[in-house]
Amino acid sequence: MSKTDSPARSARAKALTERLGGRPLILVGMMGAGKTTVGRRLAARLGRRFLDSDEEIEKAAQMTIPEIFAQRGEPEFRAGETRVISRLLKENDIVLATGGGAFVNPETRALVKSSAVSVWLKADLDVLFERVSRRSNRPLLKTADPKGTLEKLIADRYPIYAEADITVLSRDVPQDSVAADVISALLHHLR
Ligand SMILES: Nc1ncnc2c1ncn2[C@@H]1O[C@H](COP(=O)(O)OP(=O)(O)OP(=O)(O)O)[C@@H](O)[C@H]1O
Ligand SMILES: O=C(O)C1=C[C@@H](O)[C@@H](O)[C@H](O)C1
Ligand SMILES: [Mg+2]
Repeated sequence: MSKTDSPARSARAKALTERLGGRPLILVGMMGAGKTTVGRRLAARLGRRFLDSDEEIEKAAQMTIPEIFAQRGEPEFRAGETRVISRLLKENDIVLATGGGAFVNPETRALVKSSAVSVWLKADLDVLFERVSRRSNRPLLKTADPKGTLEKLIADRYPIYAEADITVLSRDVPQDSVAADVISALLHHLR
């Protein structure tokens, strides 16, 4: 039996499911932190449905995020993001990965705080930069100095992400191991 499906592990998932009582689990943090990839693994471990606000926005708008930014502008993207997240937060038993700017919006943050349990996936600049450099689908980083832009976003946003219920480090270890860290931290938080 693999480490992932050990009985002890599933007992932990079951205990967490009971303590959450259906409340949505929300992952917040910077682009590249692993919200989407770790979120999927977390949902699989907990037997929950996985949703991603970026994907839901793209579905609703029938456009990619870079297209929304280019054709409609960031304010309209943010308004759509708040609408989509408030709709998704009505669902029970979900793991929701949010876009990097979602929790920074005061309206979205208030909604998350009132109806979900939030997890900040925290990573440092070098880890984030290496990860986001693999793809060019982040409109906010299309600047002359993307690393400097990322650094500034980190400085502005980290105090806000710190308002999440718990913080888990997203290191360069297997994503499943980060998902296990999230479960441990949540069990401790909801003990
Ligand atoms: N623990 C990890 N170790 C190595 N690579 C990772 C890890 N977690 C995520 N990654 C990689 O980092 C990249 C970004 O991850 P992901 O798309 O999940 O981030 P995100 O937080 O959802 O970002 P965004 O806010 O832009 O949607 C992906 O290529 C993913 O495979
Ligand atoms: O950090 C951000 O503001 C963003 C992160 C992505 O997930 C997308 O939501 C979009 O590219 C904006
Ligand atoms: Mg994502």
